[in-house]
Amino acid sequence: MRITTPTIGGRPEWGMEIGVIGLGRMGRIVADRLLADGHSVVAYDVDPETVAAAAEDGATPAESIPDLAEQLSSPKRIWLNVPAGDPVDAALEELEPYVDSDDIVVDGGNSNFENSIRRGEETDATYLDCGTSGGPAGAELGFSMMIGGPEWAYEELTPAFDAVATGPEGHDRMGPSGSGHYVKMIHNGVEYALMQAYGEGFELLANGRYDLDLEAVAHTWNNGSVIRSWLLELAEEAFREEGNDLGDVADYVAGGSTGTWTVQEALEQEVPVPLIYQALAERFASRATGDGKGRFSRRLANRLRYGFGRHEIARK
Ligand SMILES: NC(=O)C1=CN([C@@H]2O[C@H](COP(=O)(O)OP(=O)(O)OC[C@H]3O[C@@H](n4cnc5c(N)ncnc54)[C@H](O)[C@@H]3O)[C@@H](O)[C@H]2O)C=CC1
Ligand SMILES: O=C(CO)[C@H](O)[C@H](O)COP(=O)(O)O
Repeated sequence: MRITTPTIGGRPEWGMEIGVIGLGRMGRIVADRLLADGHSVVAYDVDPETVAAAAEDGATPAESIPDLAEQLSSPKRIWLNVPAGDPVDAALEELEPYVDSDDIVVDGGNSNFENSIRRGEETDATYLDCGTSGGPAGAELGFSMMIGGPEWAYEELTPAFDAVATGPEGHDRMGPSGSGHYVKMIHNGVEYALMQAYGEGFELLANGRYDLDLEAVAHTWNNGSVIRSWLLELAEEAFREEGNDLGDVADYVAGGSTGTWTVQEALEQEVPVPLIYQALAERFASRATGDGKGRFSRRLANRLRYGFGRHEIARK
């Protein structure tokens, strides 16, 4: 799909010019949805193939972060979609000579909220932490986005958030710096617990007294039941694609950082979160045993992470 933005002297006729750094599963969707809404995008990733692919679809390629910053006119608007942790600090360090407080940097990844507060204080740019939910399915539907940081910057970028989210209802400013990633961290804790609950129910059904078609159970539940949801639709898809016994999907659940931070925060705030903790503990236990046979609930969680995030499925 090539998107042609109407231009006046090389600049978009309307819309913003945004630098997108990190063009993986999430960043590519950010870039494509901005382009489709008439914004212009300067795109960079450490992997040149992803930059070439984004350029095919209408983005202006950059060879490095300094090159991206130099191609953007001021005030600059830059959206990071790199893995949480060191890559965010590395990108910010490279941007630092090119930004000041009129410029806005958005971190769309799953960063720890305390790191986001620190980064907001350290960078010369104005910083927005943007918790993003929806995964690769967001290419079609748009994302749900939870944003923290200065109000003026959130308002300034609202047209871009409208384009990348499901629409104006798909994003909101949660509060000051850090609050966007804080809300997304707890969203992920809830995600772990929901997967655990579905997993336990299907494990009991799989080992229970009737010989059930689990795809059919999930399908029936997804039609009007109290527990219908997107995760349950993904469970239905998992049984359809892997078989009712989940085939060779292993009892090994990867990931865990956002759930760990949720539990740490709950301990600090003295709020009991036994379901979220139990779901996290099940993940750790899956890695400790690692015999690949193990519990049905953990095998379903492994397969659901592929469904919502295209995270690699561990197989036996
Ligand atoms: N996959 C998912 O469903 C979701 C992911 N997230 C978060 O979004 C962020 C990005 O995730 P994905 O797109 O899934 O990861 P990904 O691994 O698919 O893409 C990351 C991209 O960043 C590039 N990259 C790494 N370091 C870089 C650097 N220093 N400069 C430029 N590019 C760099 C990589 O080459 C890669 O193309 C992560 O923080 C992730 O936790 C958030 C919500 C959902
Ligand atoms: O944020 C997400 C979904 O909302 C990502 O898919 C994240 O990777 C999920 O967390 P984990 O990797 O710990 O399962």
